[in-house]
Amino acid sequence: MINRMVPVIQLKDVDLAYVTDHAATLALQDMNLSVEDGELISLVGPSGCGKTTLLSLMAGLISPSRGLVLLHGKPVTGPTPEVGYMLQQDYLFPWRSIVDNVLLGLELTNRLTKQSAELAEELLEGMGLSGTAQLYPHQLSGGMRQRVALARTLATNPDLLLLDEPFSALDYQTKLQLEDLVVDTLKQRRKTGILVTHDLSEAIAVSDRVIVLGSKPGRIRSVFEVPKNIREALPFYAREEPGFNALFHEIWGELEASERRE
Ligand SMILES: Nc1ncnc2c1ncn2[C@@H]1O[C@H](COP(=O)(O)OP(=O)(O)OP(=O)(O)O)[C@@H](O)[C@H]1O
Repeated sequence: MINRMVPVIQLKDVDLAYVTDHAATLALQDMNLSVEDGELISLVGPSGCGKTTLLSLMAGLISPSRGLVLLHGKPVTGPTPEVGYMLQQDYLFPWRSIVDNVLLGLELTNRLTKQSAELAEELLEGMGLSGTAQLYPHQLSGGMRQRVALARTLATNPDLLLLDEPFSALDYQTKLQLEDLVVDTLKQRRKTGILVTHDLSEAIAVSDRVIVLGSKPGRIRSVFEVPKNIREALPFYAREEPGFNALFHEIWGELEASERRE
């Protein structure tokens, strides 16, 4: 049973150093972050500031060198079905049908049941992909494949979705459509999401909060709350809301300052 009062994910005084035989890189220093149930936040910042490293910590793929990463108040000890990961590339298996790709996570965690195929059909329908279950990835467009990847991520019913630039390989129109779909789906299912993006307008349009990271070592520089009117609009319309441009320029200034100080 999820306690909705406890943050979904929390980082407390986290450092992360990558150590090899020849060198050590302090990728993150003194990270403190708390993300509440149902929140969608974006991480933005210069290349190398540790965005992907942060997601890897939350996914349990790496462990902090110092500090704690807590999922629902408990230390993350490794990958768990409670956390879903969606990447820039869809990584669909070309030899598996669309429905079998959607069911992959359930299969790998031994959770396939008689109802799973029905669940996959429902998810595909929700993604506007009715009738594609028996097709193969090469028969779908890039945007459709990314929707399948989202359905696959949701099939295991994670509480937290880590979204590492999932829209960046798409053409502009498809990207806007998919942003709307992802935000709508996450809000309706009351999922918590963390988006890494290089597109500041996307970050503002999609999120409740935008976290600006600085680099060398990676750390939080500032946190911007997105005003209610922008938050409540779907991303496509959020960009036309009053206050959007002013917030864009404010965060842009912060990003430029962060890059100048490198
Ligand atoms: N496996 C690794 N071994 C050693 N150093 C690493 C490793 N992965 C990342 N780093 C270093 O850690 C720092 C943070 O990298 P990370 O990929 O998390 O940044 P990022 O903000 O996601 O970058 P980008 O926006 O370019 O994707 C960088 O200095 C990078 O070179």
